[in-house]
Amino acid sequence: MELVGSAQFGKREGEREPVRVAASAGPSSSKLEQEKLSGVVKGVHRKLRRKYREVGDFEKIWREHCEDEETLSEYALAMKNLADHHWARSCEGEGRIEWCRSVCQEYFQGGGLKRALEKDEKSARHSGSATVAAPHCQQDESHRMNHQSGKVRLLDVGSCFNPFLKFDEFVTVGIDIVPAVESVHKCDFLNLQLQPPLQLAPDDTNAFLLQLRSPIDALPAELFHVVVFSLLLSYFPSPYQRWICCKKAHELLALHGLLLVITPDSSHQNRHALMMRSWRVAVESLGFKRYRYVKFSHMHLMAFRKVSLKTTSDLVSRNYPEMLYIPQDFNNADEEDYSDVPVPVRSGFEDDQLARCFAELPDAPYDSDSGESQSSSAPFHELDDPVLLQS
Ligand SMILES: C[S@@+](CC[C@H](N)C(=O)[O-])C[C@H]1O[C@@H](n2cnc3c(N)ncnc32)[C@H](O)[C@@H]1O
Repeated sequence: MELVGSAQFGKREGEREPVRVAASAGPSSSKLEQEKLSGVVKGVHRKLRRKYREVGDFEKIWREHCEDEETLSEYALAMKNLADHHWARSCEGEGRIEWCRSVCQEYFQGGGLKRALEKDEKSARHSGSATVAAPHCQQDESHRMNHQSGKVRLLDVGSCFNPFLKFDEFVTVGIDIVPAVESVHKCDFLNLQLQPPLQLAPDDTNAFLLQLRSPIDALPAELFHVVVFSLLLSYFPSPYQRWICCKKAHELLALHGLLLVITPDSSHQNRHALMMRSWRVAVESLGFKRYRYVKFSHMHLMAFRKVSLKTTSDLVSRNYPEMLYIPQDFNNADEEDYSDVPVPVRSGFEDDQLARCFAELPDAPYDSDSGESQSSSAPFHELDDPVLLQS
């Protein structure tokens, strides 16, 4: 697949002028610019969804999308401009990256992993389950993940402008179908091939990551401590594509690694709580357990721990992929404005699934491990929101 090459780093001959931010722009023209840029991004999402509704074949429309260099490079430039000139001033825009960082610090360096393993062990003893590793194995695992190299190996999928590169505690690999900066590797995560796990010492594994070059077509399984999907999953028009991504993340993570999922929501606090519960059930079915959940004013932020190496084999037949829905999947009108979206129409099967989630889960945003609502205790609160995430 031929993707945009130099186009993402500058304008090529015959190329459309990208939307730019005027350096001397005052507050109102800056707002206008921001709306224009977010319009470019939303327009791409809308076009994909419209095509998916019309054609139905997500593989075909994805292939065509990845060949549409002009649209892709315009999107990448718009995202980069938003990040460089607008989100830097917005707490929520920057806040999602800081949230990811703080969850990783707490988990890997602050004893979160150790506490989570102790809890797994306690609940396994309580339920008489034999699926959780023996206590001494878990402690070994916690020790191994905490101390093996000092650096956390992080894969940022749909990285665009590589926001994690600036943090020293990570060995960061940013991948994107259209990188907006040179440090991000070209890669279509949907078509990434999985190889057998590396059998290397931690330092050698880090060295392996640092020598990776574009394009990346394959990666060894169980390679990363963290996989980040920041504003990635809602890009895809089909729930099945979101499912493929979560399944790949599970394969790429080491046992007890973290999957961080951030997804936009322009509506108020609990409007899409049902949707988020549905996502939780779907992701957990792959062998994850939710670790943290926070709602910013315009996005949901979730951390899942990989708690088992294997996933069950008949997952697709149980309709879990469909549970990774977003409101726009059900809305034929010009969407992305979540606030006017009617409640999604669900099948009887989904109603059953969701009824079961309701029976199993508490009402408030909930942390699987602490058993507490996270909405008030988290260090992050509702903050300013970038235009991309607003209606
Ligand atoms: C809304 S942007 C999010 C950028 C960044 N993660 C952030 O939080 O600001 C979504 C990004 O996902 C990328 N993307 C979409 N599908 C992808 C795929 N299959 N593989 C890799 N990247 C993908 C897009 O090119 C785009 O840069």
